[in-house]
Amino acid sequence: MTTQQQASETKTTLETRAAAAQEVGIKRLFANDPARFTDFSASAAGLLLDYSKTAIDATTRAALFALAEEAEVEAKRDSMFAGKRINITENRSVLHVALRAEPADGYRADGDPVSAEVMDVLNAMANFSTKVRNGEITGSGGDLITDVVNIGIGGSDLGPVMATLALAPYHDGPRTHFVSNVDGAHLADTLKGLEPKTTLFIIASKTFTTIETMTNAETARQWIVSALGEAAVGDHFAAVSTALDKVDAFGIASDRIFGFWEWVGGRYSIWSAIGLPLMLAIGPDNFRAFLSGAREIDQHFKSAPMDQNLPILLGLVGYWHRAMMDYPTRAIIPYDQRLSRFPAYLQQLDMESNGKGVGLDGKLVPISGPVVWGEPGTNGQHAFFQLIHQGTEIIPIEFLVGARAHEGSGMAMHQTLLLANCLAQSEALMKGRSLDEARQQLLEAGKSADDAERIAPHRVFSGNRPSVTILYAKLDPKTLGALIALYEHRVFVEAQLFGINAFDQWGVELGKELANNLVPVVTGEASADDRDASTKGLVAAIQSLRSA
Ligand SMILES: O=P(O)(O)OC[C@H]1O[C@H](O)[C@H](O)[C@@H](O)[C@@H]1O
Repeated sequence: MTTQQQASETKTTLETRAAAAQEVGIKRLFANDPARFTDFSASAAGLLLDYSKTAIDATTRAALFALAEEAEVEAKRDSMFAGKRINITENRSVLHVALRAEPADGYRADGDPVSAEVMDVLNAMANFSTKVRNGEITGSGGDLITDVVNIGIGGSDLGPVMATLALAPYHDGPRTHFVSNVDGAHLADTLKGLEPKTTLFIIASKTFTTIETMTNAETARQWIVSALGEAAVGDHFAAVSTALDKVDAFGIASDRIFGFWEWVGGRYSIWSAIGLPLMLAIGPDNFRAFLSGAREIDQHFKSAPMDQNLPILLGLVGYWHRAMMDYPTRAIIPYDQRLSRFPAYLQQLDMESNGKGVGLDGKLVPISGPVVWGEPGTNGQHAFFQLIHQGTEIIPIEFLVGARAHEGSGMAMHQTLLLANCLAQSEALMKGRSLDEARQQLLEAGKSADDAERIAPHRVFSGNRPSVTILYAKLDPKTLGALIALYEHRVFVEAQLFGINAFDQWGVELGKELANNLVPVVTGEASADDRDASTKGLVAAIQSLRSA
């Protein structure tokens, strides 16, 4: 059979299975296979992935593996790990895995070993963090640094925000704050209650040109200068960037500049010096544990056979739901409050990687990544789970939950209720409630036959709604590292199946270009006459409101 014939057969099989899945549903799969949980789950690096509550059966899974073979997922994975320039539109390697590697892993960017420089930066971060945390490095007046303010946006913000919150139980350093929006409210509200003499700013920007970050950095600089004088700037700033020349121009001392490399994408950079605020909060040892969890997933992704390979399995599940079942979104629902910013983090990781319309061949692609959204459980149950259970749109859910809490036995009931609710939601989505069951329940509650008949249809749950559950022991640094790396590689797998480049982000450019042109229009220095009628009308309305 030729490659084309094989691909065509795989496509036909998957389409047939998708049609059957609409009919057969998920419930029936459990009835037919009592061992379904064992057959459709896999574990690695302390993570258990249960994908049995999806409509994927053995035939479908075999076809998905065939699809992965045809898309050369494993070969392309090996190219990424080998430092090949797979980011073809920016002609760059993609080597965020090198940031959490051990020297023996021997990663090379375009043939050049990278381990030494990675270790140098990691050690410089550890040295700096230790001295800030123990008071050897102080503010300009000798005061202990009690508050760190990270100024960055996108990949220079979302990862540190998410990870710092996720690892709150491990904080034993300065308090951390994050400013990202150019809206003055963000910096103003953050600085309220902070003391210039005990505050350290980290200016985090891969390019050191992002207007939000540079505007916030300049205002922060003025805040320090007006309180402590120009000479104090050096003691109250550090910087993280690849653009070391631009940082130098800002006036930050070289021993407070932590670099990273072009082969690290912004949304893949939490492992780099972008993670400095996290290291300041939890210390170098916990940060290294965080890195080790990610490395464990890297080693697993590189070597595990497809049917045990968590990133490949999760990628295939995602592709099945998006491309074959035609579900436009997926919801990330952590039953872990400290992962409350994980959905937002994954929005950038997933949607900025796979939200593309053009493939590697420069031609339009029929489909690409889903809309990613989510909020923690149990809160979601009191907000949008109505639609998830009874709406006309099917939304695959990805539950994340830890078996153990950080809180002691005095709060054991909290974790019990959290776990019970997480399990109940995925069971309810799968099993649903039939019309007969709804009617019977109403009769048993004392409703009249007429009322039961009238109300029952409103209380039916279709069931057969897919979810996966990722279970871990406890949300510690190693587990968080593994979880993030799992999702990074899942995005990679889906990108190969969509046939797109996951590592550029040209789609963020047009808005920025237009914004720069509109600045003088908003200030009134330039006319809006050549803009479209809507923009013109809005500018006029803004100006009249601003002058009221
Ligand atoms: O870190 P910076 O260079 O300031 O970039 C911050 C963000 O800017 C853009 O929005 C890019 O699309 C993001 O990928 C990046 O994380």
